[in-house]
Amino acid sequence: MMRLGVIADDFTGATDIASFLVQNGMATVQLNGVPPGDETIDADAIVVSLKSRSCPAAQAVSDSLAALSWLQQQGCERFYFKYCSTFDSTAAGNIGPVTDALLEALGETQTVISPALPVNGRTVYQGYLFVMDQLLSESGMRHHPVTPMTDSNLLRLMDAQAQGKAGLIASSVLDQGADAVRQRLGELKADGVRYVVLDALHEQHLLTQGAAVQQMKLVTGGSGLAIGLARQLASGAHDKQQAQAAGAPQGKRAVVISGSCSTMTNRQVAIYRQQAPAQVVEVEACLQDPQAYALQLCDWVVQNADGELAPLLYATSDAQQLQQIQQQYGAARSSEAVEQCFAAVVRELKARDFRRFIVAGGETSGVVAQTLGVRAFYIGPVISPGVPWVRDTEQPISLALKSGNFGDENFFARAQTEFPL
Ligand SMILES: Nc1ncnc2c1ncn2[C@@H]1O[C@H](COP(=O)(O)OP(=O)(O)OP(=O)(O)O)[C@@H](O)[C@H]1O
Ligand SMILES: O=C(O)[C@@H](O)C(=O)CO
Repeated sequence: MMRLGVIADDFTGATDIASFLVQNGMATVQLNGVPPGDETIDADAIVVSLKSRSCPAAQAVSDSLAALSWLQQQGCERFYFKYCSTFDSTAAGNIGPVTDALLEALGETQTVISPALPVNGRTVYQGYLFVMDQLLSESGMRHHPVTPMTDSNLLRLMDAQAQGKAGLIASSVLDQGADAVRQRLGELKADGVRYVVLDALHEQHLLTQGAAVQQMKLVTGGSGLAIGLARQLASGAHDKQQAQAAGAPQGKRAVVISGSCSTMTNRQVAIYRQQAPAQVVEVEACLQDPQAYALQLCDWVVQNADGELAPLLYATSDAQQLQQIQQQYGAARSSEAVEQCFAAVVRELKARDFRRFIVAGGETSGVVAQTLGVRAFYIGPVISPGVPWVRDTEQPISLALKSGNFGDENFFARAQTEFPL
């Protein structure tokens, strides 16, 4: 069986794809960054999560190449560059430069671009990316604090970020099945097309994509293509229930941390505030006396941790508030201050025996997992599509790491009530 190596550009994105791989029959282990040693991982798929979505492009490239080379040493022969289903990227990259570097390192001249995840409302039609019924550039993503997306055309986005030529395989070809897609890939390759954007309107298109690209050394996309690819690569020998059991949540004391400003997280926070104790995290206080403020927030969490639902700390703001904050303190400075505050808070909460962390936002999740010293985890049962519970392989810590736009409105409460101790 072909071993799959996944390089994910953020934390919740990595957990998202790992969850779909497990659900579709591949035993999967997720690692936080490239491990320093040469331990051998026993799994059908290995997902390495990086923090390479919004860092400078050169760093994203070198981190991704280091992950590739480590995955090759692990015996992986197929590779998947996982980015966001909303194609989150800065003006200078990083999806284009990383894709180019991986192609070159693998000696390949073509790959696919497939961010679609229809179960979560991300579809691609004629190369345009939609979030539910809106174009990406007209969705809440246009106000993202770090990677605002103001263009929805994936071919144009690749043209702007990458070195080579972009082309399209439209949904009408996907409707004809995997052979038709494979043939079109060949024609586009002959025309020198390096990045082939794949339309997908529903899950059958993802299954067709998986069948058409199973021989490609490198594919790129959101987690949707992983459904199709895992169905092709999975051995079938692996017990899905058993694999998920290893990641079932444990640990009594829980906290909810929300650093995402997405439209969905704003709604989830608004609902949860009515159900559980909630405390806003003020940017100004984070900047003024970070250590003292973090301790104050921890004390509040501890005082409110004995109810039915875990206390919530949130920096989540709507687009208007966020714009105001960013004008006042600077976008990078304010988001860094919030991340550092959450880091200090979870460090202290771990010392005070908190064992379950429910976190909203990819960057925020990366910071939390890093601070908790989580190096690898088992993928557990699914709370919402793309968001499983996961459990540290070494410490008794459980995490639910939610991508900004994922989950239903009642996600924070469901993550607890549907998985009681
Ligand atoms: N009130 C705020 N003011 C300024 N920055 C904030 C505020 N709240 C959150 N942030 C920052 O915004 C960023 C949000 O990114 P994060 O990746 O955590 O969420 P997201 O982008 O919605 O999630 P995902 O990447 O999974 O889609 C973080 O760097 C966070 O620190
Ligand atoms: O693909 C997605 O939407 C998510 O897995 C993600 O990457 C958000 O950070």
